[in-house]
Amino acid sequence: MDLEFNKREDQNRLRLSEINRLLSEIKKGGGEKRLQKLRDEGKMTARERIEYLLDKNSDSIEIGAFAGFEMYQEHGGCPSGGVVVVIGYVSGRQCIVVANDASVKAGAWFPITGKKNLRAQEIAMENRLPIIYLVDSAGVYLPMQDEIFPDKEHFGRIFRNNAKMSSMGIIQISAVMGSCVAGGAYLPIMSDEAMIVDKTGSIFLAGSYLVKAAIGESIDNETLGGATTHCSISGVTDYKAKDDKDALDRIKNIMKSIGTNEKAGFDRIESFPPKENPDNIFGIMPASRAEQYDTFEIIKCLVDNSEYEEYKPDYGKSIVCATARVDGWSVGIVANQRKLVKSGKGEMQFGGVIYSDSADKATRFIANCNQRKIPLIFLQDVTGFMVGSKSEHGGIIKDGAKMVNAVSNSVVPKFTIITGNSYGAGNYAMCGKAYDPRLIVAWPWADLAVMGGAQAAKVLAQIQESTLKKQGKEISEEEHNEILDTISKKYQKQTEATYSAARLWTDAIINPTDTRKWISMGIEAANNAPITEKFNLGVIQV
Ligand SMILES: CC(C)=CC(=O)SCCNC(=O)CCNC(=O)[C@H](O)C(C)(C)COP(=O)(O)OP(=O)(O)OC[C@H]1O[C@@H](n2cnc3c(N)ncnc32)[C@H](O)[C@@H]1OP(=O)(O)O
Repeated sequence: MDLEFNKREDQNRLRLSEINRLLSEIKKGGGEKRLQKLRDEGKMTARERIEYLLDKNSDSIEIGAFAGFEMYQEHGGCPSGGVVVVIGYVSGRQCIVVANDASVKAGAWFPITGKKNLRAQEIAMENRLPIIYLVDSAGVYLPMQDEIFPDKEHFGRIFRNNAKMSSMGIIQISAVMGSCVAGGAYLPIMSDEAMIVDKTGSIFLAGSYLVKAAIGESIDNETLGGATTHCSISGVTDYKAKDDKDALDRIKNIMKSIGTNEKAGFDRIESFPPKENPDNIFGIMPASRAEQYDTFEIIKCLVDNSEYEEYKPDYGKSIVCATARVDGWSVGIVANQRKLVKSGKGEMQFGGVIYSDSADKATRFIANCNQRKIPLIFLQDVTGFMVGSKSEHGGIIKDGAKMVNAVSNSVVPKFTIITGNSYGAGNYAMCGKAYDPRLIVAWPWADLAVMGGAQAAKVLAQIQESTLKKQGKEISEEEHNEILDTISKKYQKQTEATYSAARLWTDAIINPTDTRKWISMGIEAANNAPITEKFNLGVIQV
């Protein structure tokens, strides 16, 4: 390995260890004192519950660990959005687990908590995955009720989804393992089966204080809505569990008995590790997002035996299209080529930029994968579509539109890995969050924004200067530099992988060596949902 490789490796590993450091802080939830308070009450913490529930030594992937990162600071923060979501295996069955973290404001729902719960339900619906809710929540976070209560994508949508999922035949199991107040009371009870933990679990529309205030009745919370009340008097819950472990054991038993559904039928053969060591990704990826590298080197670290079949290798080279296998699954890869390439016409094309010929090729490849029922993997390292008169006159907009059309109308599952840049309309064409990837993850050094900070600063400075000129004012060099500096700094922060993950624009920031696991578990989940829609491109922009 050369000196440059080692330098890159050091820098990239540093980025990963910073992400891991942040993650270990995030996983402390509301802090050690609050976690201990839960244990003192005889409860397990959200993460302990999930660990106990999932099969030992089985794979799992966490969705939205960074949700809420550096948000709501004035409210004390909301680590992981106050809810832990994991895709894993219970009694050998793949499922998604949603556990409120009562160490964060008693599990109350911040706006990001709502978004994350909806994402978990979306994953369950798209993949027909059983969903398990471990409920311990104070309901809406009252100081922010206007941002979580009434809108279409707010709290109410959860119960609507509970009902829709039930009618779709998606298994929903709940355990009430703490407070379950007000609106939150419907979630477990709209599941197929609900158990409640004796003494620590409670469900009511209004707690004892509100009951006293509203109707003058004096009653304690346990008599009002504890386990005995709901298992013996109201019939709201189905089983009384003696403690958290007992409730989780019951869920394991339920999961043992469920039957299997019709599969989508994605092709899978024996899995082989890549011949190129995935650890090499750290030395291949440049430390700066502006530097070039050969995307094939990355693909070789991700696919079985490091083998792939390239589609149209001599055409539209700024996008690589190839079929390959990941953990035995047949996949179609659409990746931005990050090195300078020569087009068939002999012109040089920048790495990471989408040109008309590459958009055209990718569209056709995506259609082929749909035709053959092959899941699509997008490896995003894209700065955008080619700009300038030559490109515009060549019809880049219609070729880009064609690709967006194919991505949007794909009926095979799509998975997006942001390996480097994710800028502008390139994010859209390469299956950004708005294009329904079943899972979308970023490598630690990924950058995501409408454009780079330096470019945005220059554009905005020009706009401001021209406005001032119209008013007959001149802008000094000092003012000009100040504008550039302020905007660049703001963009730099907003571009970081943690910023997008905090807002759930991505599902996770992952160690690149876990990419194969994410893709494989993602396709296994997707295989539960037969493809019922026909692939139809509609009016295509020829
Ligand atoms: C969706 C619909 C239709 C309606 C709703 O959801 S309305 C929400 C109604 N919810 C409530 O009225 C619950 C209020 N909370 C409680 O009754 C209790 O907190 C509890 C029984 C859920 C848990 O009690 P516990 O002793 O375990 O915890 P606390 O010390 O009381 O709370 C810890 C921490 O969280 C803050 N907190 C609790 N609930 C909420 C909430 N709903 N909104 C905002 N903040 C909440 C509580 O103030 C405390 O904060 P600090 O640690 O900063 O003091």
